[in-house]
Amino acid sequence: MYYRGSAAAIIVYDITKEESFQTLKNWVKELRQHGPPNIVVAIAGNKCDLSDAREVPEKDAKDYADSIHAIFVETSAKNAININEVFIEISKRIPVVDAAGSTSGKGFKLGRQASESRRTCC
Ligand SMILES: Nc1nc2c(ncn2[C@@H]2O[C@H](COP(=O)(O)OP(=O)(O)OP(=O)(O)O)[C@@H](O)[C@H]2O)c(=O)[nH]1
Repeated sequence: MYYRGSAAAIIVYDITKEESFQTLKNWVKELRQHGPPNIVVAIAGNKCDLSDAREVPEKDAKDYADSIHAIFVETSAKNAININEVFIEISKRIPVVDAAGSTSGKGFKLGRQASESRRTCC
């Protein structure tokens, strides 16, 4: 219920915990099976500030991300590394809304009401 209708999902694992990377793969399967068909998936390997305790090689994660056409980035929420970049990359892949305000014909334009003189204050 959390990702129904979502345009993008960021799945985060902990680079210092191999188990979290395996769990991430289950979330990818879940999204592919039950998520919106064109959902943009980003994989974030968090805690890159703790590279001394790394259990998941960056290349393995990058190769996996490439294999499922996902964005990949290593982040540190603690040190604010690559956090903005994830959102920027996602925004580049989400379809642009055209000048008419719609990508699928489902949009609508906001405008002034026909008669402002009807407004009353109480
Ligand atoms: N060093 C480091 N610690 C982090 C980073 N991000 C989160 N943490 C720490 O990791 C711990 C878990 O962070 P949470 O935000 O609770 O993440 P979570 O996924 O809910 O983790 P769990 O509660 O263990 O499931 C906290 O102690 C955070 O301070 C990071 O980028 N670097």
